[in-house]
Amino acid sequence: MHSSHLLLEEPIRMASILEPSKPSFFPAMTKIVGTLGPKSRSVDVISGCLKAGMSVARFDFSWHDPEYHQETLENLKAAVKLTKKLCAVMLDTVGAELQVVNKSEKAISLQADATVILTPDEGQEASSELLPINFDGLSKAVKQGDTIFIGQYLFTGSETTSVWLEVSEVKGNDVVCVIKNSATLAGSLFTLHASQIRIDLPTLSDKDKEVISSWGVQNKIDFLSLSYTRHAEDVRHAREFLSKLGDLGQTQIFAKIENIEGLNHFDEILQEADGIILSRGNLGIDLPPEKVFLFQKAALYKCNMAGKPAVVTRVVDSMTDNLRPTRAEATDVANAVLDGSDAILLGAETLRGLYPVETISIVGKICAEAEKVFNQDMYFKKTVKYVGEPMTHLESIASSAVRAAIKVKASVIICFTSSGRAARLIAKYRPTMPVLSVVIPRLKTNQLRWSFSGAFEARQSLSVRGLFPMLADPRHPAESTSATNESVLKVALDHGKAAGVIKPHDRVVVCQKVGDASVVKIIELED
Ligand SMILES: Nc1ncnc2c1ncn2[C@@H]1O[C@H](COP(=O)(O)OP(=O)(O)O)[C@@H](O)[C@H]1O
Ligand SMILES: C=C(OP(=O)(O)O)C(=O)O
Ligand SMILES: [K+]
Ligand SMILES: [Mg+2]
Repeated sequence: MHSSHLLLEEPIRMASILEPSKPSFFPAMTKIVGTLGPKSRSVDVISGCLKAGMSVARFDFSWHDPEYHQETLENLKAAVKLTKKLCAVMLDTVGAELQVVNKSEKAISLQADATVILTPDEGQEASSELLPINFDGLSKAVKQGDTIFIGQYLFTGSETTSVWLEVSEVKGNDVVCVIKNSATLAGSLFTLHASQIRIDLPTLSDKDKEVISSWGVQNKIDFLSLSYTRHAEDVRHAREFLSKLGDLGQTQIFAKIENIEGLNHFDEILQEADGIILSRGNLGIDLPPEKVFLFQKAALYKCNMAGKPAVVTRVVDSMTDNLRPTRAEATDVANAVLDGSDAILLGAETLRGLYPVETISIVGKICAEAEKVFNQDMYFKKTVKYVGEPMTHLESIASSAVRAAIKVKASVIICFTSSGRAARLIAKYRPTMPVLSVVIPRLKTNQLRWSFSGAFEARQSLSVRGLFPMLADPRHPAESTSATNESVLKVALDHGKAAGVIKPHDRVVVCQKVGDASVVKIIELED
């Protein structure tokens, strides 16, 4: 990964582009979040996804019931055991999502230039003339000329399975629309996006709360993907809700920025959230096309400087039915990495696509290539400048560890951590080599029972670019005596060697506490 570094800012020997990449243990430093569904829920396919590099599994509760998702999750657990690859669990909420209900599941054919009525009467049958929706406030929110998109996987501009409507008239609670493109809507449920319109629905719906308190608690979800986050208050509210649900006090909240309202409150949302999902599916149609890249670059910069993971969605739509991405898609994935994203989120591609495993594999390969030309030096300087002086001790330790690792061409950085904070800070400086975060469990109590911390912290690092967790044995107490430090370090080195990331004579940078002092040390391995 870190060998053969090219710089795009300098002339590249053209023939070097064709040189095949050396195989490496980790498919990429950039993480892949896969949405699991109909085409990706058997132990077999999930195992394939894990081996191809998926490290976070997303369960989208807009679709299917908790029992269905539980079955998938049980298969994920079996696949994790089988492949020995860790995977975090992300629960994706429904939130303020407008939905069209198609009870009969008969395909609905819509013709360009014809009209169709959106009605809040959910008892009605969906047809080419009438589409029942789950929200009675739409007629008050929109006006003539507004744009609405409906589909299972919102409008890409080149498909015939989602439709673009223009509001022609509001009649009582109904909204009459002109159809702009011919399309066939197939399935039992479609989402509806009214461009640049405020939808007066709560960000955490009652159904979401019910699912989080049952399915979420039962499965100790690592991440809550908070759909349609529009204000910092949405995140605070979700945090307060989680804090009352036992273990879920440790669940990280990833705010999904899906519309202009979220974009306008981006800075305050970033302060409250643990991570950000750039939900380009919705946002990509809420924004004028020529502005999408600008949002992406600005948002990723802010996330990077805040040291919070950023996830980019909707990269290879066409791979839902094809084995190869389009040229534009392939380039887009690489650019997301160069722009600084931590992870790529796959939606329809893994959920209902024909090639979930191949998609993950190709996206991982593109990410790995882009990482090789990521200008770490420039990024490092930018980050140090942004942080300013005086730095906190830990920030200074973390940045020094990365600097040292690059200078001595270390093969990995090993970071001891309990809360995960130190490892995240190292990752913030985007080292060119993987960071093994050795999570040391801590004994903790909630007044009812004693338990070990660490599992959440380890799995949560699976969303951060460059971080690869290892949970230490709870018999290694968190109190750092030099004897335990040494024995855990030996375990970590053995783990790295067995995995093939560390080889004889490699240099390794270690970040740990010795007594009261945080230290960065460089060790040179024997054989
Ligand atoms: N159990 C441990 N043993 C040795 N060093 C540790 C341990 N936990 C954290 N460190 C080191 O302590 C410093 C603070 O790290 P941080 O992740 O903030 O710790 P904490 O988990 O206590 O919040 C870092 O240098 C980190 O490598
Ligand atoms: C990922 C997105 O949303 P959803 O949860 O609807 O797939 C998106 O809008 O990009
Ligand atoms: K959703
Ligand atoms: Mg969305």
